[in-house]
Amino acid sequence: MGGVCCRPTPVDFDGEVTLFHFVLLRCVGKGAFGKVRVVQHKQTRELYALKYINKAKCVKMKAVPNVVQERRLLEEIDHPFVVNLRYAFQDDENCFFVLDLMLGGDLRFHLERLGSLDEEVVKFYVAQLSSAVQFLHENNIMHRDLKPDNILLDERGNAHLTDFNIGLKFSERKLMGVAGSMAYMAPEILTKRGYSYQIDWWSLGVCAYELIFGRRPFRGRTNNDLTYSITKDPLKWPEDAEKKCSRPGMQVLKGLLNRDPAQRFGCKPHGEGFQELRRHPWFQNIDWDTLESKEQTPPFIPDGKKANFDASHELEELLLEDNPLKAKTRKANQENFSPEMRQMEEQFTSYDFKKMQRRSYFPQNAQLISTATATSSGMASSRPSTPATDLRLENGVVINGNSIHDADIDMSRTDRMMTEKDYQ
Ligand SMILES: Nc1ncnc2c1ncn2[C@@H]1O[C@H](COP(=O)(O)OP(=O)(O)OP(=O)(O)O)[C@@H](O)[C@H]1O
Repeated sequence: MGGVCCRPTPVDFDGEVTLFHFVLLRCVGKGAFGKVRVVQHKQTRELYALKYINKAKCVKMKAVPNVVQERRLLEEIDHPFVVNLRYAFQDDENCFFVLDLMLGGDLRFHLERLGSLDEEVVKFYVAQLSSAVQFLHENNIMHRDLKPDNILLDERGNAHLTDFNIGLKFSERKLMGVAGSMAYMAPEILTKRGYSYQIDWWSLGVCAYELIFGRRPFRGRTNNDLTYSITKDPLKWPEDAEKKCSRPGMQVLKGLLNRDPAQRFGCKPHGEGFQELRRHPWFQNIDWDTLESKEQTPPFIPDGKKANFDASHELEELLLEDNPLKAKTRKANQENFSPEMRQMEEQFTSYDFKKMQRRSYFPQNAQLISTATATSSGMASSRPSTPATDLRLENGVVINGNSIHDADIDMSRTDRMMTEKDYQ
């Protein structure tokens, strides 16, 4: 009798993906709404990163549209230098993103430990990340939050862009909403004259400068000081700059940190900017043809024996978490849902990369975007029957069949990203 309660719940791998499909392993990170931990798929034995977001907290912080937007954007993306989505699902408490696992830690972690990184290492990351940024822009996706915290290394040392929480589909029309982490924001965001995809190239320039020199190019003690510095201060080099960076390297940094988006490196339309960047003498020793297939040996290999993340997350989970993550069968009674909870329920749809083709939720590229791992038979029932379902944003804008390109998200929530650290 007593044995019945201990019998493991049988797992239906043919059904929709749930937390029961995974073995929960160690905690590796903490985000604004939830945690990140290593998981293993019980059937394939593959390891992944599970990012889970508490739904109640998300509703309280008015972040439902961002989470839905991130889920939708991630389905469109599949690139060697992006932390790609593999599965998505929800239970009564959490929304789950199952992502490529990056065991090498984030670049903020390494920067804090090393003080600065070797120019050759940074060049390698800039090459990989430019390829990711170019891919996103070709697909009309702006990241808007490129910073060392959002660049993760795999165990071999390849750089990957993550966190599409404030990512956005863009069109010809310029955006006005102030979003991102202030220290990495392009001047055109702060001057509120309207901006577009070029802002990601600026942020890449700030990251590269910070990684090479161990300090940011523009600084200020207050928001106003930082805004002034980003929009007006001439670009200065540290006194020992020549010891840390070659002349071609400085040319690329200067090119990325050009205040004029039209002149900025990487920004010429139709991929011309990216081609120009690839041809720059700084990248002479980068073999662009084999870069994306990850055939090259990265110049910095993270220490595989040590944890490349803050181990306090794990301790916190063990000692302080009063509601540890556990797979539970759903019993949601949708009648009592608030509109936000219902929105999350309906729009954070399941995704399984083994069974489904990636496709766009956004009208201008609603066609299937990748057939790499898909089998046509496995479409899950939770997938909406039309490519774009309405997504109501905080500012009341409804993203539907026509308006996504023109919509900007009210980023009032994103001041959480402008932490003290960002002003220094
Ligand atoms: N795919 C991954 N593989 C390994 N570790 C990861 C992965 N994704 C995130 N992490 C770790 O977990 C930490 C928190 O990630 P998460 O994306 O939740 O935080 P965040 O940047 O605050 O996100 P958000 O802004 O969405 O709250 C990261 O700093 C990183 O160290």
